[in-house]
Amino acid sequence: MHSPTPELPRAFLDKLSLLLDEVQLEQVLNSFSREKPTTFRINTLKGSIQDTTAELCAAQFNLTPVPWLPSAFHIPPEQRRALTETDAFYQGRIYIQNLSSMVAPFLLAPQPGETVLDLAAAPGGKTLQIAAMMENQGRLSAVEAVKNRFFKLKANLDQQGATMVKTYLTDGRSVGNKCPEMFDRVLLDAPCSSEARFSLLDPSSWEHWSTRKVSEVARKQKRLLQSAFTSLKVGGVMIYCTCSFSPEENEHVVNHLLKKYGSCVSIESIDLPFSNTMAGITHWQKKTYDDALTQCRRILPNEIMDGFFICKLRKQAAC
Ligand SMILES: C[S@@+](CC[C@H](N)C(=O)[O-])C[C@H]1O[C@@H](n2cnc3c(N)ncnc32)[C@H](O)[C@@H]1O
Repeated sequence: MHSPTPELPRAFLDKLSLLLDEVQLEQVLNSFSREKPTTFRINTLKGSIQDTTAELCAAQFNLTPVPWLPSAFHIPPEQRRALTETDAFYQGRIYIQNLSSMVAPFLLAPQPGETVLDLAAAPGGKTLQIAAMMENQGRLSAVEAVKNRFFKLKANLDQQGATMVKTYLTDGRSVGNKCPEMFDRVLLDAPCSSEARFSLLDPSSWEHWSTRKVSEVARKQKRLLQSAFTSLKVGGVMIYCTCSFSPEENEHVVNHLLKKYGSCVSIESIDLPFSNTMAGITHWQKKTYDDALTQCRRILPNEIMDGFFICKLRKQAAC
């Protein structure tokens, strides 16, 4: 039996218990009340991994490396505050970011010299990771529609030395038609209900949630995904991800794209280097989705990672 969580909306808990088995449900509900270690990435645009880890170890931080991402580390939660007071933090040589957020750029695998789009970019954690992977070489466009978030994005890019990034304050839904088949790789880290970030320590994280909000944001996600797909070159790769558990924001959105573009789009299999995952579903509340949706993955939150949904798509032909 999982521990009672009466504060969370009943409709949310009901949906979650339809989606997950007992063990997974307990794990997810526990994650909402747990303080996680702080994960961060060393910004290789501003310093080497070796130098920055040596500096942090000398300052008595207990760094644990992330085996599948050489630039990522975590420290115990009680050291978080001290980390935000280091020179490395002020000088933009590290970036604090949940480990699940680092998975999307890792799977997108951008290369130096390519043309890449981040369609919903602020505050820029994933844009920065992509710029570092591209070694500031090539073209990286970052789009954000909300003004104050756009300026936060720009400030983060400046501070972290991501000089290659061109920023655009505009609605991502219009980008596909303005820039058709322009990008080798596209990331859509879509605006979502943020269910996987609920924290019982912070009621504001869930107090605006409703099934109506989920439906509203799902409509926007469909249009953003379509725009992202239109902007992708033939043969190009795209990552769609959210920090929501809801199938309405995940499988349903991707299924809509598959139905619209048929054989022009395919879902690629994903090899994740950790086991707290679950395959995408093909049935949800009287709806049936394409079998290919089983290639998507949910990252189930655990003692270190937040929850996430992730899908890798390829444009197979012009359409
Ligand atoms: C999940 S957050 C992105 C987080 C970011 N990728 C990161 O790693 O730091 C989604 C972002 O999409 C923005 N957004 C919402 N509607 C949008 C739209 N129509 N076009 C572009 N961005 C939008 C939100 O303001 C928000 O900053």
